[in-house]
Amino acid sequence: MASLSGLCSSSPSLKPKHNGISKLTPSLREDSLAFSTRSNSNSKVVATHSVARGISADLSKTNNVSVLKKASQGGELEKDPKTLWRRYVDWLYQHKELGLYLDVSRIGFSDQFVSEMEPRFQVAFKSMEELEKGAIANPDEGRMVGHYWLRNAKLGPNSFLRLQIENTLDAVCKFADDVISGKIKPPSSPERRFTQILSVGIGGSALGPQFVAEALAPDNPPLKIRFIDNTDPAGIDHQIAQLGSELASTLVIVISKSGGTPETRNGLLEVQKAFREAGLDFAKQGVAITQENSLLDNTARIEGWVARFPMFDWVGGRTSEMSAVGLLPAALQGIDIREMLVGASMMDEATRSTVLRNNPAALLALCWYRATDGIGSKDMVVLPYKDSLLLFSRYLQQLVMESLGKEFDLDGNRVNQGITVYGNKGSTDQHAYIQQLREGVHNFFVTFIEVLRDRPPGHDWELEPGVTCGDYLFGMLQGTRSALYANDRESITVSVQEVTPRSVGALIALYERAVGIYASLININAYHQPGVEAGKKAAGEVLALQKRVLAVLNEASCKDPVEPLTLEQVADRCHAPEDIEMIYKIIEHMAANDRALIAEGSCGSPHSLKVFLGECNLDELYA
Ligand SMILES: O=P(O)(O)OC[C@H]1O[C@](O)(CO)[C@@H](O)[C@@H]1O
Repeated sequence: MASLSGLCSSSPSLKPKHNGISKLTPSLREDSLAFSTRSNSNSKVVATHSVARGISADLSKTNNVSVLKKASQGGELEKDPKTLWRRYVDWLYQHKELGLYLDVSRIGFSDQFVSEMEPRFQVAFKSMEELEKGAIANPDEGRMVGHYWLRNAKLGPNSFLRLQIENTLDAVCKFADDVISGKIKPPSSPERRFTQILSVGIGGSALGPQFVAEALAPDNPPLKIRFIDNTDPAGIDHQIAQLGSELASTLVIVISKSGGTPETRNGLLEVQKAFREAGLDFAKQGVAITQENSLLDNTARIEGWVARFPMFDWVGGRTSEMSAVGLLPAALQGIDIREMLVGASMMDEATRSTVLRNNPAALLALCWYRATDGIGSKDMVVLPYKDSLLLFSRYLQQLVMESLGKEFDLDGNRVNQGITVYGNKGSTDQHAYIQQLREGVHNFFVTFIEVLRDRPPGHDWELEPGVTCGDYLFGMLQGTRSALYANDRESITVSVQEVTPRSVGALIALYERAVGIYASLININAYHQPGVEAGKKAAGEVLALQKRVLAVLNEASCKDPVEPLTLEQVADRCHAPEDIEMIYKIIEHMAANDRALIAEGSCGSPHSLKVFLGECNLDELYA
């Protein structure tokens, strides 16, 4: 296990030495013919599908889709091995220092398509540059978008922000050092040091830490991590039960940018109850990561929790892995967080290139646009061939879908944009759904994530002559890529040497920038999530209705004799006859949890139901 002083207190320069981009000469002239069918179709789309900023967005989506459907039927993809090899070499992107490759040769764009897209990319590069300089890149919420500053504080738009970033990083490192060394310890654990982390948070306040823990935590980390990322009581009970007596040596990190997300609040209340029942003082083991002065921040301050770390207004949840949100849990697990930052910073440098073919994030955005017709017509299947990268697809799912899945573009046109992301890992998924990918509905493109090193040096062995276990994994990836392409299924391959803090940091930064560039290509705000509010509001309304149902049932249950009510009676007395279905669902849920009793009938036949409460609550009745 690496000591944290080696991980955190060293301060390697965050500035990459050079971006190490390979110099490849474009030479697709002869090949462009082979792709001309699709290219011509796409040029129509580029002409009519005017979503780039400054061009009026007259999105006749259905027409575009049907044009493109025609274009994608039939075997237009290049199949000649020699031409394909030339295309592979011509378009291969390599970041030498990071040891990262990007192969876009199995996406069927042509030179013509690239030229047609070039002006839009220049607009995208400009808007990314402005974003990095501190422009209000999230106009709806009037916020700057600064996750790129987190890995190179010098880029921050003012000295106050720069200092905030540096101080937070130092505070994270020092706190992690002190916890691991036992300087900060739990008050009543026989172990005299923290052994476990219980992270409470959801969405962007969970997915990054989960992905990084799975990818990078050593086999025996200084602190093991568990997550509560839902308001499922059974799931919460399970996590707490698994901790058992180690609850006394558990550091509870509550993460919420807003500090008011209900699921996270519920997780906190449940954990605090478990602490009370175990006779433990929660405040002595609680840490908050949240915006200054949020509800969570104020609670933690008033109750005197062990520590509080800031989440900045200008960092969105889904891009917060390199803030205290991701860095604190990672450092506590002994992961070299400065190396993660170096990897991200090097990738940021590379993805600032305004030369499309030298910019891996732009190449990804180009492929996404090409593969999905710029309207999300195909899904992105993410397949890392490495167990430790299992959660990358889940992490990307939020990053891509919450960023790109938008109803309106920046000019207020209804566009219903997005790209669906799913996937687990190879070769496991080969035995689950690759059958459909190869032969079934053609509604996706694949991103393979290849890790070149199979095992740490010195551990490999041949399980049959000349062949290792890792060779099988390699063969499965290559075989699937070829078999899919042979059936006109396109793919991208991202290759890294190893899964290290540096390569993971680089992967995160690569996709963050690709999302930013793609959002600019389709002229949407990638940094807000207005759609999530509708579900949250509706959930609030359900809970408000439940309170009315309870009051009505309580009144009837306090009568002597008790008056069991039909659904219609409950709905009438709630003055909500139009909500009868929801009232039925509320009663069904309460009955399943012994909070309402069924006097007659059953939930299977709603009209027969008569319900009452087991106990009459007089206080509530006269409240
Ligand atoms: O960090 P918070 O404020 O608790 O929010 C958690 C998640 O909820 C969302 O706001 C919406 O679901 C996500 O964008 C965010 O990552």
